Amino acid sequence: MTAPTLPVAPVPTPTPHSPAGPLVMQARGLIKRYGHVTAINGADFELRPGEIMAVIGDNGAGKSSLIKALSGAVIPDEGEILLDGKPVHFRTPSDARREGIETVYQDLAVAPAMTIAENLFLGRELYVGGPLGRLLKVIDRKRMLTEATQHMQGLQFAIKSMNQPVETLSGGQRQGVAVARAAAFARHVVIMDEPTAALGVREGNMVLDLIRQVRDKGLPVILISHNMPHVFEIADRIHVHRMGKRAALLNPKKISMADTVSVMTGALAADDLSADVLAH
Ligand SMILES: Nc1ncnc2c1ncn2[C@@H]1O[C@H](COP(=O)(O)OP(=O)(O)OP(=O)(O)O)[C@@H](O)[C@H]1O
Repeated sequence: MTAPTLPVAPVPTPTPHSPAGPLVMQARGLIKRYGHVTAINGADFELRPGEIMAVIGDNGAGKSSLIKALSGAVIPDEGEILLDGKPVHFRTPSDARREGIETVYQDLAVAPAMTIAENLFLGRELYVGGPLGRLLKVIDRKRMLTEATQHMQGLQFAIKSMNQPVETLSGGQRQGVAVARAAAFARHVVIMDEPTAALGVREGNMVLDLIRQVRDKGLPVILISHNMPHVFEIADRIHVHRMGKRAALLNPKKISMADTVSVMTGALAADDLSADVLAH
């Protein structure tokens, strides 16, 4: 078996977000109970190629539980998840990763003392070819550095040296490394849980740019965020989660931020909205 390598040219063909597009990922009627608490209560979800789908909802609405089910961290009690139209049954996050679903968690999964290049290949190191290299597991630093540089350039992520330890980077740059790593290995979907939460304005914008680059390379993105201006700036569609299920699918180009918050809090029901603000 050949060692995994950063897919410098992204695997999916860039597909513009199109209303008629097929679904990359879909969930139907998901349910997850913890004793008396029903964290996911018949949730539906869908994601098309090349789109950024924001998932928003009040605290405790069940966003994390939904995302955990989609990324294999939680096994739903009922319902089904489909990838490219085919049912999948994730038992662990590794199962989801094997299917090309990468998740960037809020608590940065980067190794501070390691370089950017090493972080990009963390757990998927490249080894020097040939029987001896493979036998002794000699890490191919040169190839990792070249491929990491190409990948970062492909995402237009400006970093002076890939040999810098991640601890020398700013918070936004670190988050950028985590996003770039997910984008490098995802073949289907990148899931991001509050990627801009801990960042200042400039750094947050930098990460938003990077997320757009990931989308524009053809990878659909699921973005959980409480930051409404960020959601409105970047999302193609908004999934509003409320009381464990999807309350509405909204078009950020048509609906106001105030009405979106009202749907989120339950002050407005999806049925009260005019059809043109709903996403299709
Ligand atoms: N492992 C668990 N055990 C028991 N209850 C849980 C567990 N995980 C989630 N819950 C409950 O399920 C409900 C939904 O939680 P979840 O974390 O999915 O919501 P959320 O929308 O992501 O919230 P937040 O925005 O605050 O992170 C909450 O009532 C929560 O307490």
